[in-house]
Amino acid sequence: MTTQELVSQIKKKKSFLCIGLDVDLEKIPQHLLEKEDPIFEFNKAIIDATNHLAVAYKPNTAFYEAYGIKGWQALQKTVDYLNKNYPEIYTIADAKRGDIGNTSTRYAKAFFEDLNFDSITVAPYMGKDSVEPFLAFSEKHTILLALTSNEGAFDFQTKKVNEQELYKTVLETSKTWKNSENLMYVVGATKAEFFTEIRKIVPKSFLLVPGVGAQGGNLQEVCKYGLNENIGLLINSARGIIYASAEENFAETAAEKAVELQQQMETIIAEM
Ligand SMILES: O=C(O)c1cc(=O)[nH]c(=O)n1[C@@H]1O[C@H](COP(=O)(O)O)[C@@H](O)[C@H]1O
Repeated sequence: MTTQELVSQIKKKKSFLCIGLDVDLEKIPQHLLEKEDPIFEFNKAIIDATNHLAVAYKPNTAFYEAYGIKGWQALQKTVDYLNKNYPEIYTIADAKRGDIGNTSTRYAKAFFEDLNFDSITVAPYMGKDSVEPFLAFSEKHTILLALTSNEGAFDFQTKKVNEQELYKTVLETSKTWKNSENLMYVVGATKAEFFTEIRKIVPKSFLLVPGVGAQGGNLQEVCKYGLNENIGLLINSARGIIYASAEENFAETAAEKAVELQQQMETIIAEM
């Protein structure tokens, strides 16, 4: 999907919500465990109930890999279901990959060609030749970890190397890579005070912002400093939406949580 198609969808739905599909069999409604593929049934119900409120879905692959072959099949079925039934929806494989070039090419093929995701999260630590194989795919986005939502972000990302914080070097250097127009960046919602600095370096890029909901990030704060003329933000919430209820009506309750965020987004867009 092109960036322009994503922007059009955001404007149409008045939403820049991304729902995290991080499925844990211990947290989903227990009646689903009787089904042949409980992970997929859970995702399908959440997607059917929330697709008009969200512009993107982000399964984190760890939650699927943890269940072996069945988990991987459920991931494939989920992305196929989205692509077939809701082709306007933007899909993100949260896989945090990145390796020597030769290996990154295989990761890129796995997620962009075989699974047919629109984008993948990638770690910048191994540098240019580990990221460019992902960038080589047109109409696909590579979402580079810039400043993550967790406490450990302060271990390396905010440390100065040659008098500049490492996350800033990641942003600046990545702009020089081939096909860098295919980049987006991860910035945690828990780091709202950093958005002004980040926007100075990447004013036009889309930022994937996890950490609203269960991790305590604040939507209004993030938007105050992070919005650009194309919105430029995808706000992700997983647990805060998908596990709002473990009762039979879990999908409706998830939709109620999604509406709360979407309505706040609609207000923010109207005030721009
Ligand atoms: O790349 C990510 O999406 C990500 C980056 C980051 O800095 N922090 C972060 O929480 N995430 C992911 O975003 C999701 C957050 O889920 P909730 O905290 O349940 O909303 C998880 O899948 C995390 O792995």
